[in-house]
Amino acid sequence: MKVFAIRLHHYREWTETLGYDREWKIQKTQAKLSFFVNLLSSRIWAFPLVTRFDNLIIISDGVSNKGLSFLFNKLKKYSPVPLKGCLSFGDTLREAEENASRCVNELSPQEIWLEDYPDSKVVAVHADVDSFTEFTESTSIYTSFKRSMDVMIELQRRVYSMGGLLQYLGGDNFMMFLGENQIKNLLSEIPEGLKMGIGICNNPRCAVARSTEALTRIRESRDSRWKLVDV
Ligand SMILES: Nc1nc2c(ncn2[C@@H]2O[C@H](COP(=O)(O)OP(=O)(O)OP(=O)(O)O)[C@@H](O)[C@H]2O)c(=O)[nH]1
Repeated sequence: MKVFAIRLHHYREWTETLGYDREWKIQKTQAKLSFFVNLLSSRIWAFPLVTRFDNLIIISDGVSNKGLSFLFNKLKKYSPVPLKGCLSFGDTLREAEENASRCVNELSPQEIWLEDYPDSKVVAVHADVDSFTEFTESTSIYTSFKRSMDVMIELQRRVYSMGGLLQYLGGDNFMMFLGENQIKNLLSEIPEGLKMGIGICNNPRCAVARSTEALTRIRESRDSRWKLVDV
């Protein structure tokens, strides 16, 4: 499985050049970078995990090296600091991102490292909390946000132990990526009040779209806590 890691070089040093009245500038910069990494990833059929904003993970199975090079070179224009980028491989996405992170540590600013690796099928799991709108209206905005963070911690713990990766999507939505051999394990213990749409495809954007389609099918029938779409 393939992951392209992008490091914003000396990001902390850049933040410190902004003075104390800087947090709003940092948040604005991170939102802009998140906008462009999502737009550019969609163009090459990849999917980004913005993680901590100063280091990005691009799910890259089924994505061409030409496409990753395009994304990296375009993204440079929107970063306040030089970038470093490395594509690596692993038996799990967690192993692939650990390898890509070690690789990017060794690169010079603006350097990109790409190699030819075999592609695996992409498995995306769109998890969503039941009746979150009702919960929000009967409690409060922040109480519902705290609930989504509690759910994220539980899902993160489980999918990480299976070698998978998770991104919070906003609202009560979470996207997980993991190996096909872990689907049964994940479904064996779906936390109460959650549903999971699973999408399988040959690239990340397609797999995510199918996972959202599967989630919609659950809402339409309400006859199961999970559904899978792979065509
Ligand atoms: N990122 C993302 N956010 C979504 C999506 N659909 C809904 N949301 C957000 O999630 C919040 C809750 O939406 P839903 O999950 O559809 O509402 P719900 O009340 O939980 O309804 P059910 O899930 O059908 O039980 C919305 O206010 C949006 O902020 C999606 O596909 N992706």
